[in-house]
Amino acid sequence: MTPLSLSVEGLTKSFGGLSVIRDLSFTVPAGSATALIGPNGAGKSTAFNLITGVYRPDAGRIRLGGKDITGTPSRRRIGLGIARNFQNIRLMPHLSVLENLLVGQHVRAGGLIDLLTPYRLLPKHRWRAEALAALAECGLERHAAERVQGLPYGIRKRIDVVRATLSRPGLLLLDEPAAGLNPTETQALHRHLDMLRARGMTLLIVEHDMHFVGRTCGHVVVLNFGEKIAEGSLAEVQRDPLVREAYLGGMAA
Ligand SMILES: Nc1ncnc2c1ncn2[C@@H]1O[C@H](COP(=O)(O)OP(=O)(O)OP(=O)(O)O)[C@@H](O)[C@H]1O
Repeated sequence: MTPLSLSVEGLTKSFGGLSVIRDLSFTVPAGSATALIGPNGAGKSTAFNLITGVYRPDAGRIRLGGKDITGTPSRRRIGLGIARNFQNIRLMPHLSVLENLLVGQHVRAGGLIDLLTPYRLLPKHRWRAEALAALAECGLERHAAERVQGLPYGIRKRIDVVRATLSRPGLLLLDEPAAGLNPTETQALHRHLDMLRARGMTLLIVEHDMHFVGRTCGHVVVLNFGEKIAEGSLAEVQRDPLVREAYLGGMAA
């Protein structure tokens, strides 16, 4: 895996008359872990949806590893090296962990074409081996055959992260990965993300837990009402009067 940089320049998006992202510019250096934070409704999820191609911006450019991907369809961005998880876990509870990972690989491999291809011609054994290796890398292989619905929430969240990494992305977007985790599960997630960075992934993380952000992310971008109001280390942005005002003291250390 080669870590990919991301830069957004002058990104702007409105829904009807509502301006949600306004002239947003920031850079996520290759190999970094950068946090995108801000109060509820600041525009963080919309920024993720613009970066992943779910929405088209009204103005501005998005560059991945220096390549302009502003007009690239969402599906093709996965092939270029972007992957994401979602705020709400998107695993199928009645399937096993391994089956969930294999379903994700199926979808990436082409869906309909795959359904029409004789089963025996597909490199299923390779997908299975890759999925098991990805689980083993982060110490989750013992859960491979277990049904998702019986697993603790923290394990399910990390399996959702594993699912997102199977395409070997150079840039991984994580939406609130630590939400709902207990301290032990949070520690396990820290180690998991450290390992992903060591393997060559750039991380862009939306997260409300500032202890988590401080431990994981060297750089922080703060949004409020769709605009960037500060960026720097967590300590720097926590000292910023605009940030303190935006959070009404809620995140101040
Ligand atoms: N598809 C949409 N149509 C209309 N308005 C939208 C749409 N998506 C988001 N919004 C509005 O844009 C604003 C920003 O929403 P967004 O979900 O991006 O914020 P957020 O920072 O991710 O919030 P949270 O921390 O609560 O998840 C909100 O006012 C929201 O209601």
